[in-house]
Amino acid sequence: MKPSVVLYKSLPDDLRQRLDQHFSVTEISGLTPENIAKYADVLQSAEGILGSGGKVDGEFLAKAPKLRAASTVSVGYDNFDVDALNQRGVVLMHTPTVLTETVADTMMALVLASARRVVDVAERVKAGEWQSSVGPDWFGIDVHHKKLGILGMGRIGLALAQRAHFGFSMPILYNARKHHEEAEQRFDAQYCDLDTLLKESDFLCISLPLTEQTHHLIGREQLAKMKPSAILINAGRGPVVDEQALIAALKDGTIYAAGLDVFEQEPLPASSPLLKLPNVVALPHIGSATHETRYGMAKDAVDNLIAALTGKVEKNCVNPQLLK
Ligand SMILES: NC(=O)C1=CN([C@@H]2O[C@H](COP(=O)(O)OP(=O)(O)OC[C@H]3O[C@@H](n4cnc5c(N)ncnc54)[C@H](OP(=O)(O)O)[C@@H]3O)[C@@H](O)[C@H]2O)C=CC1
Ligand SMILES: O=CC(=O)O
Repeated sequence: MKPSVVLYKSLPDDLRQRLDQHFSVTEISGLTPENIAKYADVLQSAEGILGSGGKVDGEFLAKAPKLRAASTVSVGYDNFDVDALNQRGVVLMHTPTVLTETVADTMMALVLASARRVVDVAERVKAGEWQSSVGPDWFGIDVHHKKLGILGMGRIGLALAQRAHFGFSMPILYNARKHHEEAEQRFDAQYCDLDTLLKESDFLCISLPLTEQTHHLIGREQLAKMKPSAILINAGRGPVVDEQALIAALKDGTIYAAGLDVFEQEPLPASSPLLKLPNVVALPHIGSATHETRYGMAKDAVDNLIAALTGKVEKNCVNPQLLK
C-alpha cells in the first residue's frame, strides 16, 4: 500500500501526478484549524505532509501520530517547531537554493523602487499629475556607489551582494553570526557588528530567518542609529522588524524609506498605516514568485518528500541528524 500523504498546496499537474505515483494523496486547501479538524481521520494515518504556511507544532503532531516527513515549499521554516519534530523523529525538508537568485532580484527591485520612488511616481503619472517637466518633488536618491548593508549573509545575502557589487558598484557591509569568506573575497564585503551596519549603511537589507534571536532584532533603538537618508529593505520575515517602530521611524523621518516584502501579519491588513505612507513600497510576499522559481520549488518539495519517505535523502533536510 502506498504511504498516505496530505497535500495542502496545489501543485502543477505533472508534479501532482508524480506525487500520486508514489503516495495516496489527500489534497486540502491549507493547514487551517478548520481543515485540521475536518481531516482528522486523514491526518491520523498521514506519513507525509507537503505544502506551505500553517503551524506545525507539538499540538499538530499529536494529531498526526504516523507522520514521518514534512516537506515545505519554502526555504524558511519558522512555522515549524523543529524541536517538536525532532522529538517525534519527523524529518523536515525545505527548498533552499532553487529560489535564491529570484529572491535577490526582488530585493534589488525593492532597493531601486524605494530609492527612485518608482511606485509613487508611476502612480502620479497614472493620476495625470505629469503636466510639465518634473521638479525635485519627483526626485529620488542614487543607488549606485551607495553603501549596501546586508543583515544575514546566507544564500540570498550572497546573491544580493553579487548584484550590488558588480551591477551597481556598491561597497558591501554585512553582519551574520560568522564571517563569510566567499562574500569577502568575491565582492569585497566587509564584516561589521550590527551597530556599525546600522550607522553606516545607506541601504539596510534584511535576509534573515525568523528565530528567537532575530525576532524584533530591528526596533526603535536600532532604527534610531540609522542615517536619516537610509532605506530599510526587508525580505526575510516580517517579525524581524518591530513594525510599529518602523512605522514611527518612517513617519518622523528617522529613516528615509522602506521596501518591504514581508510583514508581521500577512496578508497585510488594508488598515495598516504602512499603506498610507508614500515612502513605503509594499509587496505581497513575492520574493520567489516567478513562474519558473515557484515551479522549481514545488518540484523540489515533491522530490524532497519522495526522498524522505523512501529513505534516500541527499540534500534539503533541516534536521539531517534524524537520518543517521
Ligand atoms: N520574501 C520571500 O519571499 C523570501 C524570504 N526568505 C527568507 O530569507 C531567509 C534567508 O534565506 P537564505 O539566505 O536561503 O538562508 P541562509 O540560511 O542561507 O542565510 C541566513 C543568514 O542569516 C544569518 N543569521 C541567522 N541568525 C542570525 C542572527 N541571529 N544574527 C545574525 N545573522 C543571523 C545566517 O548567519 P550565519 O551565516 O552566520 O549562519 C545566514 O547568513 C529565509 O529563512 C526566509 O525567512 C527566503 C525566501 C523567500
Ligand atoms: O518566504 C519564502 C520562503 O521560501 O521562505
